[in-house]
Amino acid sequence: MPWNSRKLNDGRTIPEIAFGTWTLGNGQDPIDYVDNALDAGFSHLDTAQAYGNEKEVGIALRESGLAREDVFITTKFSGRDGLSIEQSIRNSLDNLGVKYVDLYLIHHPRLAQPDIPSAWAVMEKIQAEGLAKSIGVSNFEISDLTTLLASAKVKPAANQILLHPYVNVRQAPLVAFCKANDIVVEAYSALTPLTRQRGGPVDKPVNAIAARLDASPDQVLLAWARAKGAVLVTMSSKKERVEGYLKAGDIELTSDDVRDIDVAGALGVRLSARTVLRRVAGLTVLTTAAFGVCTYLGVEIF
Ligand SMILES: NC(=O)c1ccc[n+]([C@@H]2O[C@H](COP(=O)([O-])OP(=O)(O)OC[C@H]3O[C@@H](n4cnc5c(N)ncnc54)[C@H](O)[C@@H]3O)[C@@H](O)[C@H]2O)c1
Ligand SMILES: OCCc1c[nH]c2ccccc12
Repeated sequence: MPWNSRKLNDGRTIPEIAFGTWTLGNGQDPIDYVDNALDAGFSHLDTAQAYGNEKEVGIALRESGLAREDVFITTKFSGRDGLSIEQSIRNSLDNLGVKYVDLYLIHHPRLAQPDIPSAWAVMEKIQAEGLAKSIGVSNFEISDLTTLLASAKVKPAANQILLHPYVNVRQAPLVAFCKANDIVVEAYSALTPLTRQRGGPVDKPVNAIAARLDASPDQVLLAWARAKGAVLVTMSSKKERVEGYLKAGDIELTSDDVRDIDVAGALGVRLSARTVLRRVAGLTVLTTAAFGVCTYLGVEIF
């Protein structure tokens, strides 16, 4: 089963795998790696106002010789340079050298100013004007989506979120909420067990599945995120890896494979210092309250 397209709630389609362009300035020319990706067969590019590379993405697109309608382009409003959402999309279109983008996202809920309903109304106007064929959000939690949906005329077509085995437990309710509301989940950083969180419990099942399927660990992790119902946003500046990502569309995991990765992911959950502090503080408040109630009722604890 190769990578296909998924239906969006506005009737359009989105290719199931995107080539992302956020590189934290690793010194390589974005034109080169976007060229590589298009050459290898990617038909979906993901950029953002904040990535500062929309011009290069536009150049690579023109260099590829592909027709505009054959490449799905996503960019995002990242609240840069004091520009409004409307000014930002026009600026992004200029940078990219295109008349429309296929998907325009609000990069983060805190960028939805002055509030989510007002920012979303501007997104709806942008879609009505044809500047973006589809509109969506990124990094929105259930509470943000609930606020948005309460006044939206148009539902977000997609929510681009962090999704990998170590955040699966935390993100599962959000993924289920998106599914129930017909919002496509786009997963970014699905390869985290191979990059920022190497050497964790997920390695064991991923390596075993990779060996059994004659695949690479990155391909298994992409297949895992796909099994969760997500469209993938990944990247590499290495041509062989880019080609491997595209071949990962043929990998089919069994439900046992997915479960083994889920279980290992749950074991490797990392709690941030803030979460640990919050939990300790919560426990302290609870214990103090329990002691208070017992003292008030005259119940002896010890
Ligand atoms: N909306 C957002 O807030 C947001 C946040 C992060 C990323 N993104 C998007 O998602 C894209 C991809 O993000 P990412 O880079 O975190 O994704 P990713 O998890 O897919 O990681 C890609 C990296 O993994 C490396 N890799 C692949 N296979 C490997 C292997 N076998 N061993 C070691 N390393 C390997 C690649 O070289 C590449 O650098 C970004 O470019 C951007 O477009 C969006
Ligand atoms: O998308 C990658 C992460 C990122 C880079 N710049 C941003 C601005 C807002 C939200 C997320 C990001």
